[in-house]
Amino acid sequence: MAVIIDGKAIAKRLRDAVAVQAANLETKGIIPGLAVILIGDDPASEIYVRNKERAAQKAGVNAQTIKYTADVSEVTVLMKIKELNLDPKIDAILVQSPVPAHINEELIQETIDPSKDVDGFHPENIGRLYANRSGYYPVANTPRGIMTMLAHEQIDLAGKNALVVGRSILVGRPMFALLQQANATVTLAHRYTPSDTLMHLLADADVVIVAVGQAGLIQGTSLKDGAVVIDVGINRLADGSLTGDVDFASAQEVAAAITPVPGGVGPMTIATLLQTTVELAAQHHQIELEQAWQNI
Ligand SMILES: Nc1nc(=O)c2c([nH]1)NC[C@@H]1CN(c3ccc(C(=O)N[C@@H](CCC(=O)O)C(=O)O)cc3)C=[N+]21
Ligand SMILES: [Mg+2]
Repeated sequence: MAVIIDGKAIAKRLRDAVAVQAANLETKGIIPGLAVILIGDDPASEIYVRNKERAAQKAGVNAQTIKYTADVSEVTVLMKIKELNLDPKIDAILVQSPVPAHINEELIQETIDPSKDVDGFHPENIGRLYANRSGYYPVANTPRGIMTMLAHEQIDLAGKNALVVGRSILVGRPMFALLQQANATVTLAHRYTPSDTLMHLLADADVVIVAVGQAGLIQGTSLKDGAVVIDVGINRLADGSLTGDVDFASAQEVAAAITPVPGGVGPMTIATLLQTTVELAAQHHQIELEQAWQNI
């Protein structure tokens, strides 16, 4: 039976470390500021914003949510972002994805100051990530949180076959970049990957990261014996409960380690968002975070 990776517990450790760093910054008169822009009423985004507000407050991060109805104009949102770019109290800006169809999400992402781009979606930051550039820049929080989880579980990636399923800007593509940086051999599968190809890739994958949004997509019988399975899916079932993209019961029989949904990747995303916010605040004030995130 697989080890269940306790994302909730690892996220708690990370949030405690964030609180220590935020308290350090506060002695220098700095309170990390996070602005979240939420447009419309996507249920997954609402869970995220609710959990984030609670976690930010506890960690000493000053979070504010700016809500717009789904019919808000693009220019209104762009003006708000430009205002936040200039606001010295704001270190981090996040625009919840998805945004309504009449709003150009690429333009939104490119309007956020790269030094306040807490999601790491600005092309400048994505370019740095893909080019393995040195120096500090923000990286998308879900894949970064997954790397923190894997490190906590002492899962060595060098030379391993890693399979990422789903190629979103939120998860799949930055995940690909981080895994190859950790010296895994990485394959990126997506909606055009034929199902028999996916089966072959799964049979050979030591680490599987699934971020598609389709309950039951991956069954235990498709996994390599002893695989590490990271489930990023958030699917709401008819009874209101949440489930991932992996059939947990059958996967647990085959995998060496697996993340649950809820209580796996989701809490890590939120803790990592706060981690990145504190890092951006330190950057803005030219402060080195000493021994920042050891022993998470
Ligand atoms: N710009 C942007 N950045 C994001 O990172 C982003 C986004 N937009 N849009 C929406 C998705 C979704 N997302 C979640 C993160 C954590 C939970 C989370 O806390 N999940 C709990 C659920 C707890 C519960 O409700 O039971 C868990 O998995 O345990 C959920 C959803 C971030 N996203
Ligand atoms: Mg996809």
